[in-house]
Amino acid sequence: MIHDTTPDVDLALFGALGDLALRKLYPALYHLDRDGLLADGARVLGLARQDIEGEDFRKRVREALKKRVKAAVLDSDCLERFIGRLDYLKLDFATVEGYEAIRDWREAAPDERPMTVYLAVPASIYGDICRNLDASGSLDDETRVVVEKPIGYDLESSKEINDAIGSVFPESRIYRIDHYLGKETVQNLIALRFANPLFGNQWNQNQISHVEITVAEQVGIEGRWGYFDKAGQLRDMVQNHLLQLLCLIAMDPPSNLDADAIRDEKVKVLKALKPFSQETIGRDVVRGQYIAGSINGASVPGYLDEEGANTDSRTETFVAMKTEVANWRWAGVPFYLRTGKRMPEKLSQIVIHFRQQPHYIFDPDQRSLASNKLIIRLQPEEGIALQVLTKDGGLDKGMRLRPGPLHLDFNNAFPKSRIPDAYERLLLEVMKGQQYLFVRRDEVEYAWRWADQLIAGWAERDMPPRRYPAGSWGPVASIAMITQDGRSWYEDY
Ligand SMILES: NC(=O)C1=CN([C@@H]2O[C@H](COP(=O)(O)OP(=O)(O)OC[C@H]3O[C@@H](n4cnc5c(N)ncnc54)[C@H](OP(=O)(O)O)[C@@H]3O)[C@@H](O)[C@H]2O)C=CC1
Ligand SMILES: O=C1O[C@H](COP(=O)(O)O)[C@@H](O)[C@H](O)[C@H]1O
Repeated sequence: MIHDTTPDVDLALFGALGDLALRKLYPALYHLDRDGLLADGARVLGLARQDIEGEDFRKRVREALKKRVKAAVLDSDCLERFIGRLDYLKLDFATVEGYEAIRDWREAAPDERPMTVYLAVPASIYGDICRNLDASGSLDDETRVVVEKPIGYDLESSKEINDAIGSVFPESRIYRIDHYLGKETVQNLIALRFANPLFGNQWNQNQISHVEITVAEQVGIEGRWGYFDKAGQLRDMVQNHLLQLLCLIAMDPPSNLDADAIRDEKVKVLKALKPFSQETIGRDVVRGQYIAGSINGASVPGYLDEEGANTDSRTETFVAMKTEVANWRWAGVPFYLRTGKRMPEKLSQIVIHFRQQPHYIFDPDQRSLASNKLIIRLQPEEGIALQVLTKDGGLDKGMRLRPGPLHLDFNNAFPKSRIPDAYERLLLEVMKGQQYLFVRRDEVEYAWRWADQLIAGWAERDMPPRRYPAGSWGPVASIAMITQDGRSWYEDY
């Protein structure tokens, strides 16, 4: 089926044998190819330092695809067509020798086409790669570069990395990935908020009492101790994914759908995030670290017993917090954020709690029920539910209220369309040259500024993280944190 095919484009993939490439990028490219969204002439050059031949490389990618792509959509003709697009170049990314082979690969294309460079490598070598590409004459005025998160470790290191990329590429050709922006429901947030007057007119502190954002992961460290222990959940998940979700909920309507119009509004939200004081850190923020426990009936080790662990580590694997966007739209509306590893299930959802009616006429015992909630579910299934109150059915119930969802489950509502993985959408947008799902430099830097002051506050307090058993919803203190405001984390759907 042919949709809106991209122009002939070449993709140079650095880190072509790494975890991200094998697990996410080839499957995403395969699906684009299968759906007719890769142009006939599109080519992919895999770059890595392993000394293997092109045929071995193609074999590795074929195996990865057989493992990762659902059998029902793994069509052998498509698979071989996709594999036929792949070439391999052994290269040490840190030195300029060998880069001219990229220029030669481009020159061997049957026609002139733009190149996208994807850096699926640690951010510490982004600068080297950009400079070497430039010095070897492999770039032109249309080349785009895609970079992965995390961009640095704090504001200062992110500036260094952004400066290094920016010394070669202008901002208009830099695509900073936050894969949460590629998720179907996240995009739907924009449609929901700005296409539906029903919500658009209610979206402020007069009508909304509070907002919850939960990103619970069932996985632990997945063999990434070296990276994760230096980062922690705040840098790994909050500074980027949760703040992006918060921005999409809190931003003012952009004047159009242009990348900069949207990103300007997100930046205003990041600037308006209230900084923490020592008092609010103690009261409104909970850091946790998992200890041994069980998930789905299977025992799992604690964080300090994970492979490669340093047993003194105080790195947090869980964070919950209450924050606020200090502006006219949101003044006084708490945003409760929570994310952690080794939680009972994989669950990402946003819950908008609307205020109660000013005058209440039903059973006083049911008063706490009497508000609407909008539940935006990102994972595992994607959908939107609006919880409304109706009369409980039956002759014997009198005027009893019953909360129930008006439910839009995307899999059921649109059964014929497969919900694409975030990386499919993001790769497609890069190839089309559209930046609105990518993060601009100032967004990254304002997010770091906010995260840095919280991390500095933690360091000053010098407190160990609170323990929580793997398979639980985090430290008990994270429940107490929201209960102190007379609220609770939303559990139903
Ligand atoms: N994996 C994931 O799920 C996610 C990853 N990311 C980001 O994506 C990027 C890639 O991550 P990931 O795939 O996990 O990392 P990996 O370490 O699995 O892959 C990186 C690849 O780059 C290669 N490489 C590193 N330095 C050089 C060099 N100087 N010359 C040649 N090759 C080099 C490595 O080669 P070798 O194997 O020989 O060392 C490896 O194959 C990182 O920035 C990460 O933060 C972001 C979100 C999720
Ligand atoms: O960026 C990251 O995201 C994953 C979670 O992504 P999801 O799409 O599965 O929700 C997280 O596990 C990882 O630590 C982090 O680096």
